[in-house]
Amino acid sequence: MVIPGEQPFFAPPGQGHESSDQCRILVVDDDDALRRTLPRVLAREGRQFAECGSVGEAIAILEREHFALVLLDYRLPDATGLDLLDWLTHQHRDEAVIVISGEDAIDAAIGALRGGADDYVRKPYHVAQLQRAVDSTLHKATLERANRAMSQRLRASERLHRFLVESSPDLIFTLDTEGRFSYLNPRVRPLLGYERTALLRRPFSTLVMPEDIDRINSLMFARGNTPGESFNIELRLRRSRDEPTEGSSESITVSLTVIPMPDREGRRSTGLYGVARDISERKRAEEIITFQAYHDQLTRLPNRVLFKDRLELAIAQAQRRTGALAVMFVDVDRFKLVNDTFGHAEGDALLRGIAARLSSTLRRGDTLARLGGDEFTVLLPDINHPEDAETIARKIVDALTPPFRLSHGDFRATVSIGIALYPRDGDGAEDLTRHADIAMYQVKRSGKNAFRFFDPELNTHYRERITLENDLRLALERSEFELYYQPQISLKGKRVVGMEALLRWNHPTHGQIGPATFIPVAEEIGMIGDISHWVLERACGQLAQWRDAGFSDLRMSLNLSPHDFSRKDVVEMVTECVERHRLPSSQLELEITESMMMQDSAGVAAKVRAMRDAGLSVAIDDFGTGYSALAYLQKFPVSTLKIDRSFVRDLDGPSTNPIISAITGIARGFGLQLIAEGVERMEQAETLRALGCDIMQGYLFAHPAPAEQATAWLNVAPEIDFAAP
Ligand SMILES: Nc1nc2c(ncn2[C@@H]2O[C@H](COP(=O)(O)O[C@H]3[C@@H](O)[C@H](n4cnc5c(=O)[nH]c(N)nc54)O[C@@H]3COP(=O)(O)O)[C@@H](O)[C@H]2O)c(=O)[nH]1
Repeated sequence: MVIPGEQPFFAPPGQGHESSDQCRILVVDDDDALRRTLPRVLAREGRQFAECGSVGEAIAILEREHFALVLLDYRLPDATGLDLLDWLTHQHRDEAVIVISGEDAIDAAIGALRGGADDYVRKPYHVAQLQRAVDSTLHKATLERANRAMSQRLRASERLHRFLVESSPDLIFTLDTEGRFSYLNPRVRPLLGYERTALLRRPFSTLVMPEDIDRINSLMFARGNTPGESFNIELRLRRSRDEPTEGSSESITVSLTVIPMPDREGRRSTGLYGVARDISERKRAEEIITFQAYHDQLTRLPNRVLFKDRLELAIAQAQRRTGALAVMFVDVDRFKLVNDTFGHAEGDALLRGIAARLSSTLRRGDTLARLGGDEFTVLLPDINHPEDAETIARKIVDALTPPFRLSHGDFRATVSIGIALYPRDGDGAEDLTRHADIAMYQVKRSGKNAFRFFDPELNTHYRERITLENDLRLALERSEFELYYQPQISLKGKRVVGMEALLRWNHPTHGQIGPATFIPVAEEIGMIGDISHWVLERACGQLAQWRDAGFSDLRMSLNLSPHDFSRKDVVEMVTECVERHRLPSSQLELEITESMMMQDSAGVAAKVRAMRDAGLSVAIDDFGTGYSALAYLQKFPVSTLKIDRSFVRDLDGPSTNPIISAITGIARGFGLQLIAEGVERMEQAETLRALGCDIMQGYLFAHPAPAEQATAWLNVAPEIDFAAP
């Protein structure tokens, strides 16, 4: 590690000169004999000698090489030994110097020693005296060099440690035995916004958020002045409000390591050393991950896992205090239709809006969760009576009354709510949620947009429903579906002009099940597409057979579900089937309902237009039951209107005739074919005929029947019933 502007703390090997040079001696004397003699008398293992006879030569040698010792004659031909000493001083050289001189005057010795000589030996000298002086000077020089090197290393070490501490990304501090700051590194300024000097001698708790003070104090100062063990803790340090810092939050979370600083004997503590690492970012990331694991991304409500957790906790608490709680299962009505027709972005917006309204009806301690899709659950952890849950359920229903503003327009969302109570309806989280779900399902079955409490009886229905779903999933591959056909009869022509294909499910144990029972289930479980495809295929095949048998102008009507119209390829699906069976497209009639037209978001109008462009016939099944029927007729280029059964049923009443007259007029005005459905009695048929409706369908003529029976009607029209009108 190199501190900027510093030599390396640990010098690489070979850069120092002590070891190789410590025994090199330069003899500077103008006496040739002496220069030869001295190396011999002073020789020791490892010592090397160089020699020269003047100050100039000595400087030249010294500029090239380093020596441990210079034996320097005082008087030299070109200058005095003092001049060389001067030079050595100015060059900051560390060679030891022994001046050898024949000068008697004490001043010479003083001058030499002042000039930096390590020793002074006066000539004549005894050899042993010189040897001692050399040995001792070399020894002293070695010690001094070692000392210098040590000091240098200590200084470098201190600089290194200061650098490490002061430029550390962590906050480093020491506390005295009273817990007051005795040192802080400069990191405190950018991290927390405090000046170091302002904190010195202030207690550590100055920086700690109030919630964490007890925790840290008990750990830091539990053992008084006795050195304890080091410890690590996460805590929040408060930021100064006055100075800008690296972040804007009120506090940062740090991982703090505290190490006691013992005295020399290790008995008493002289204070604490602490390193605090800012882990706020990591904490935030962890919080986000935890939040995501326990919350629904779309609504940010608790998810299934967190709901279960809270419910289990609430059950345990209710058990302890012998209290009660309620679980609600809230399912958005017709949400799938919204999603399929308005698109997922609108569906998401609606769910967020519903979540917000549900939240607004609950108290702080209650939990609203989204289990997924359009399913929400509510935990009311502390209720006194079932009526409390009822009140909340009513508030939820009321809260949803104002329509939601979506980009396609306003939408009125409703929910079905099932309620289960602890301990009455179960004592476990799963049982309670399941029972609330069963109660919700019951609400769905009986008209939606309401709430009800779990009733053990419901369990049976629920099981039945699950069984129905499972059986329905297998019905196609087990060939349990069958098409029945109901004739559409022209009174004038006294013949069958069309057949409506009506689906039946021949259940292996329950017998025949009508479409009103299983079509909504098929829609809910996503099977309707496959079923409609099967119906289309079978009806086209049957029509082709009848055409081959000579009934070439017969029309086949079949029912499509709103879900079929959410398919992008619904038009292609139909035209492809018609073409494959070589049918004139006008002889296939697709029945749609007025409600499908009213929710035109999936582009039903465009699809109807495409069907009409492909030559297909399209009938409005329940014409007149919705609103703005006329307006829809401008937008939907249909070919046939079917007078709804409800008008035909009430035909005897005084107010119905004008409606049918109006419908008849509209059909005539728009050049549309008119069919009356649900004709059960002769009088109804007569009135309809009198009002201008010729084609009729209903039990008066024939109940829907299998293909074989329908074929018989084609050959011999159901005469008995329609002969009279
Ligand atoms: N998506 C699909 N829906 C289908 C399909 N097949 C039928 N359906 C729809 O299911 C509803 C109930 O149908 P169903 O039980 O078959 O009842 C039809 C007739 O049996 C019944 N009908 C006929 N004549 C009379 C009568 O004189 N009185 C009387 N009370 N009921 C009668 O009416 C039903 C036909 O209605 P409609 O379709 O409106 O002409 C029903 O909504 C069917 O549309 C299918 O394959 N796919």
